[in-house]
Amino acid sequence: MNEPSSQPAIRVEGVAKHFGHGRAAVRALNGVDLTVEGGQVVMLVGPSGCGKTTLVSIISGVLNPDAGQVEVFGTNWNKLGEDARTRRRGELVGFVFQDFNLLPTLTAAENVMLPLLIRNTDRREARQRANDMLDKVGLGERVDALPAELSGGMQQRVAIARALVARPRLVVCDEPTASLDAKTGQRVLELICQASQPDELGPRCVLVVTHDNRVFHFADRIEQMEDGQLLDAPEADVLEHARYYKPHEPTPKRTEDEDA
Ligand SMILES: Nc1ncnc2c1ncn2[C@@H]1O[C@H](COP(=O)(O)OP(=O)(O)OP(=O)(O)O)[C@@H](O)[C@H]1O
Repeated sequence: MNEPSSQPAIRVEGVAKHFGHGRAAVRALNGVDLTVEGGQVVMLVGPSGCGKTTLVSIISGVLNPDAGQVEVFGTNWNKLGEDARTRRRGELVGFVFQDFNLLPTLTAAENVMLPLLIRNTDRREARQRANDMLDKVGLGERVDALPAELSGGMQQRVAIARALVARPRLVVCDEPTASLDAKTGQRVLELICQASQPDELGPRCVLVVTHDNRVFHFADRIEQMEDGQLLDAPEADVLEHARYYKPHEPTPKRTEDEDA
């Protein structure tokens, strides 16, 4: 029997997904296998439309695959009904969506408080933790602003604060630096990566979809997608960026040396 600590953070087996019907059908994922251990920051890279968002949405339990299995810290989304799945997703996963998904009538702090309130955290404590997290992403002065009063980059940071505040086991970020300048992007990625460190409740991990090669050096591992499938190993230009920015550590798990 598996010890809880030996359980992978993410296990994806044979996942396939298509959208649409007939001649308009698009095959977004075509048999994806992926195992991620706790404690890792994994970056998912690849050209636009190759299936990255679809894969992380399925891993997060937001979207159902047509075929295959997904487990996150031992939870198999397929085996849960809709209510149980929503509840479990709230406990396990913090998600930063590409379009931020902030509630427009709530302030920055109120948006960030939501995952805590869902977990029945006392309102005053939730407010304090939301303010602290907004401070960490550089928005300590804007806690009472509505999303419409914030720039795109600020809204993105609110979304990141909301994903991190309840210390979920799995943090999934879809293009978290897309609206940020280089310096803020680095700062925010540092914060996101801290979410891969284990805490008193056990291991955690981080999955980041990105086109931004300036942040590849934060990855413990890089997975490259093409046409709905993961490549056996990232291509040289991807590894070059990872190595350039983090020369002292062998960032990718699979190098030619290891394969030899
Ligand atoms: N809801 C949907 N309805 C129809 N087609 C979709 C839907 N979602 C994704 N697709 C299609 O599935 C394929 C994979 O899309 P996906 O968004 O996963 O790619 P991606 O790699 O994340 O792209 P990007 O980097 O541009 O976000 C694309 O051809 C896309 O047009």
